[in-house]
Amino acid sequence: MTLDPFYLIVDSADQAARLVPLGVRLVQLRIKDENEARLRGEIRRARDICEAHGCTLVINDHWRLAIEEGCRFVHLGQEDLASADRSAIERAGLRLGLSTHDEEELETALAAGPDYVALGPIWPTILKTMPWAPQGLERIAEWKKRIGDMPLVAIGGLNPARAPGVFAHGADIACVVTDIALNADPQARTREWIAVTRERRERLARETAR
Ligand SMILES: Cc1ncc(COP(=O)(O)OP(=O)(O)O)c(N)n1
Ligand SMILES: Cc1nc(C(=O)O)sc1CCOP(=O)(O)O
Ligand SMILES: [Mg+2]
Repeated sequence: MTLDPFYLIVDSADQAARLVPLGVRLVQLRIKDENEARLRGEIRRARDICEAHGCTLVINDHWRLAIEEGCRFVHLGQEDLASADRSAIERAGLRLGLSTHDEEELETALAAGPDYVALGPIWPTILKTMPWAPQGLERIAEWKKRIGDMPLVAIGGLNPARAPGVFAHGADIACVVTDIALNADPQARTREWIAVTRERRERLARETAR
């Protein structure tokens, strides 16, 4: 499975419904603090939207619901990973993305055999408070050397102007939340992201076709 260079995080199926049809090919549903029934409903709807538009859906945190609802990809942080039933995830054939913020977390992540590794925050982020200082671009190059061919996701404070820099330093995928979620026109901004990642998308498609 080739993962798109533009990775959008949304906090609702409604937001997925507005943005995925624009041409988003990789989206994460990240919902915090919701009861199980509503979460399940959101996951089902996001799954159906993504299936209809050829978009890979990644469920953040809620791996049990992801399995129950027939989703194929989850993203877990280090604490999520520590408390997850890894064999249940493997039995279900779920693909796995993992967060990393320092060397020790990278070791833990690589030992789990993920489908991608995320590094963040590259720049300061306003989405949530984190104990890590911004990693900076050089850290991306360091991570890429360590993980080789495995896709590397850069996250934290990204915007279209910063995307070329993260790719130039070795990231395969640029992941974004607030630059789109808080934009006055999220649809126009999503189109900008698709445009700024087009060249990489087209190159990947050519390589896959070979
Ligand atoms: C692509 C990507 N990278 C990192 C995260 C953060 O995951 P985590 O550390 O578990 O924090 P929460 O997002 O669950 O608050 C992510 N979700 N996606
Ligand atoms: C959810 C999340 N995880 C991060 C990490 O470093 O693991 S940074 C982050 C927030 C990314 O949001 P924005 O694009 O708005 O900065
Ligand atoms: Mg998490």
